[in-house]
Amino acid sequence: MNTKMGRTLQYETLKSANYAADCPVHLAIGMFDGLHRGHQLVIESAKKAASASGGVCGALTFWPHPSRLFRPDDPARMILNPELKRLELAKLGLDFIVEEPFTREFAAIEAAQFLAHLKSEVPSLSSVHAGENWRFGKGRTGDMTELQRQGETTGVDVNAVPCLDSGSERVSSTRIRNLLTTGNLCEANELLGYHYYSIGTVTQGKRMGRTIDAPTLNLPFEGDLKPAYGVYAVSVSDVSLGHEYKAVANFGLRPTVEMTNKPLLEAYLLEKCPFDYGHRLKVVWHAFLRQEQKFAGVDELKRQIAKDVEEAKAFFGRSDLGREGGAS
Ligand SMILES: Cc1cc2nc3c(=O)[nH]c(=O)nc-3n(C[C@H](O)[C@H](O)[C@H](O)COP(=O)(O)O)c2cc1C
Ligand SMILES: Nc1ncnc2c1ncn2[C@@H]1O[C@H](COP(=O)(O)OP(=O)(O)O)[C@@H](O)[C@H]1O
Repeated sequence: MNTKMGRTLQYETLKSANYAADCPVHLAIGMFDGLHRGHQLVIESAKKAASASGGVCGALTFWPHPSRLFRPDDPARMILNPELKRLELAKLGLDFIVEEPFTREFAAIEAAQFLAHLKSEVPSLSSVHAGENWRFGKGRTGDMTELQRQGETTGVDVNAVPCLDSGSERVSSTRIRNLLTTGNLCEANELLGYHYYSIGTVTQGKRMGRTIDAPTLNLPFEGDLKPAYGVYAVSVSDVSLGHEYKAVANFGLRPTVEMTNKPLLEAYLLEKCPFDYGHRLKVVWHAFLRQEQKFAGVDELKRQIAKDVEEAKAFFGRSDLGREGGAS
């Protein structure tokens, strides 16, 4: 089965990527969690190869993350859930995306057989592209030097894309996860190459926000990796419409008024709010302002929220978003 996002086709398995038998296929391969600037270079490499040869380019990515299989008690938390990863991949102008199920069977493919396996699934495979440190095959024993050796015998061009560094450290999904969970949002955004964002549907809360002059759009958090609990300058838009509204949001468990077990993202718009319960919204996270706190009472919380609002306004005043008069 395949579906379409813009011009990008989506396949559930590599085998079902049914391009014409004689059409050269160029594949970027990886987990691509976060689709950060390093990942974007790998995708670029596949796109360039495709435009040079007249073939098609696709991304072969996997779900779930291998750690779900091998370390179920402590899996890596994903920056992008499958919905967001699909959205980000589709923006990169690929012809197709494959979200191959990462099963025990797939994990058991011997490293020495890896490229032959891909070629048997896609006979017109012309080139593969992955980061120079990418590892594959049973026990992750295969590396890019090994893949290049296999490329010589299978007639597939293998491109090891040099890892991207930032501040003398490699750009990686793990590094970005750590930055997000420690409140270093600006650096995370820099490494991602776009602003971290989340999507959620507005639900009803305790209807207390309006009584403390800060009505909020309550958005249960749908992500896997949880950024640091705290207050953020964000912008909010309808998922399918463009205009972004500047806002200040709290992400956390609301210890002052209740202690929820699931984190909530609550956004107070700094301008007139056109949204209501049931709206599906995109929230772009721009800056971390402070950690979430347990206040002695609602009055103290209310005073702090007023300061947060001022700080968010000051942030937007300094940022490009403020100068453009919008957040798009
Ligand atoms: C800018 C902002 C900052 C907030 N900071 C905190 C906080 O530090 N601690 C906390 O317990 N709740 C915090 N909250 C959440 C409030 O407790 C919550 O929005 C309020 O109780 C209204 O809840 P309701 O939407 O269920 O009516 C914050 C909310 C906003 C909008
Ligand atoms: N500036 C604003 N920012 C966010 N929501 C607003 C704003 N002005 C009005 N609203 C509306 O108020 C509602 C939230 O009010 P609130 O008292 O916090 O109730 P709840 O606890 O159900 O979220 C939002 O769903 C939204 O429709």
